[in-house]
Amino acid sequence: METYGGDFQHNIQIATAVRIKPIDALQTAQDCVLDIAGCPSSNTVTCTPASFSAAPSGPKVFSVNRVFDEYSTQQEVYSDAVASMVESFLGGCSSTVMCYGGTQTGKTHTLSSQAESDGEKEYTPGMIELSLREVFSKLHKFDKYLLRFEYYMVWNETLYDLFDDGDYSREIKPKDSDFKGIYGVESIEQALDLIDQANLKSYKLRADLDMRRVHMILRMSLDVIDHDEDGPEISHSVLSFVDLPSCSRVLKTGASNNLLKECQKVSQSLSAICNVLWCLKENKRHIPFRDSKTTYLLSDSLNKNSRVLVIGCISLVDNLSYDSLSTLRYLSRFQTSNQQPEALMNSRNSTLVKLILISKKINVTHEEKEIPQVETCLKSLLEVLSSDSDLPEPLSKSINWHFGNKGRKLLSSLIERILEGIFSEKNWVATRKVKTIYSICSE
Ligand SMILES: Nc1ncnc2c1ncn2[C@@H]1O[C@H](COP(=O)(O)OP(=O)(O)OP(=O)(O)O)[C@@H](O)[C@H]1O
Repeated sequence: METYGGDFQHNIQIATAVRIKPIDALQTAQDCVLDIAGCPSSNTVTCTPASFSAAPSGPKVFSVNRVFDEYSTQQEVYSDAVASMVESFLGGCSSTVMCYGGTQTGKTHTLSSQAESDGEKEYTPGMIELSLREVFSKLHKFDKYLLRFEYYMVWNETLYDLFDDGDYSREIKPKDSDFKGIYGVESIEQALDLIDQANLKSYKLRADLDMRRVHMILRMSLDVIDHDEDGPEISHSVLSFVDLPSCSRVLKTGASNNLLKECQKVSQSLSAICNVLWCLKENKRHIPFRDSKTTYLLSDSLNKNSRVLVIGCISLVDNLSYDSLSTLRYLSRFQTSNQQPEALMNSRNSTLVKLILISKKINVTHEEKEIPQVETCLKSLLEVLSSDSDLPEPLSKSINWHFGNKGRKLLSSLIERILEGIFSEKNWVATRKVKTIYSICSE
C-alpha cells in the first residue's frame, strides 16, 4: 500500500481513516441527518448536518488518509488500511489499530464482526480475525518465535484482564499485565476461541456491573529470533486493536450520574491518547503515558518506530449528528498532511457519492433549500459523464453498483431529466418522474 504513512515525516506514523456505516433495512434516506460525501479514492469527508440548528455554520470538510464509504467491505478495509500494519508488526515494528466512534457506528463490526444471533446477516471476519489469519500464515518463516496474547477491558479507568482464568472481574494494575497473557497459542482457531470466550466474560461483566462505555484492548506480542549470515537477529513487536467509544452526545445532551461519570472518564482517556500521540509526533522528551490506563497499557507499542491507524466509524443516521462530527474532529487532530479540501471536494468521485446521497434524498424530501446544492452537483457530474475521458475505476464501479451495468448512459439521461424537470421548471411534480427513472436505473 503506497499512500499510508508515506507522507508522514514524523517519528511515529499516524494514519487516519473514516468508515461510513450503511443505513440498514429499517432506515430510509429520510432518517439521515448527515449528508456525507466521501469516496474510497478520496481523502476528504464533507459533512452537512441536515438539521442546520445542529451546525449553523453549514458544511464541514474533514481530511483523512482514507475514506471507506458505506459500500466498503471488510476485506477492502483490511487490504487498504490494516494489512500494512500487520506487515509492519511481522517485520518487528509495533502497530496499533484503533476504532473510534459513537455507539452503534460499527466499531465492533469493523474489528470483530460477530455473526448476528438471528443469523440474518452474513458472517464476514473483521480486522482482528483477518489480521490473525495473516499472522498465523507467516509465523513458519521465523526460526524461533514466541507469541503472547492479552485482552483487557477498561471501564471508569479500571483495568480488567479478560484472559484471567480465575477472577477476571478483579481490577488489575497496568504493570501487573507484564506477567499476564496467554502464551503458546498454536493456531488461528485456538486464538479465535480464546477471544470468543473472553468476549463472553466481558458481556457478563458489563451486565453485572452495569458498564456501558468501555475500551477493549486486544494485544498480540511477537518475539522473534531469526538467523541470517550476520548471526541471530532478535525483534519484539506488539500489534494492538483498541475499541474506543465516543461519548460526545451523552456529554452534550446530559445523562444520569453513572453514565455521565463513565463518559467523563472515557473523554479523559481519549484526550490522554491524543496527547500521547501528539507528544510522540512532536518528538517531546516527556510522553504522558501515565495519564490514562489505556495509554499506560499501550506504552510499549507507542514509540518512535511504531505505527498507529485510527479508524473513525460514523453513521449517516446519528441523532443530532454529535457523535459523527466529534469523531471526525477527533481524527482531524491527527491529520498531518496539508490537504486542500476545496479542490478535493470537487473531485469526480466525491461528486458521485454526493449525487447518490442527494438523489436518494430528493425522492423523499421536497425542500427547496436543497435545489442549489443538487443542481451544482448534478451539473458537474453531467460534465464528467458526458466527456470522453475514461472514468476512474472506483467511479465506474460505483455507477454500476447503483445504476446497473448500463450505468454511465442511464445516469447521464437521468441527470439531464432531473436538470430539465426540476431546475428549469422549478416544479416538484417532476420529482415523481425522477423517482420512476431512478428506480428503473437502480433495478
Ligand atoms: N459496515 C457495516 N456493514 C454492515 N453492518 C454494519 C456495518 N457497521 C455496523 N453494522 C451493523 O450495525 C450494528 C451496530 O454495529 P456495532 O455493534 O459494530 O457498533 P458499535 O460501534 O460497536 O456499537 P457499541 O459502541 O454500542 O458497541 C450491528 O448490527 C452491525 O452488524
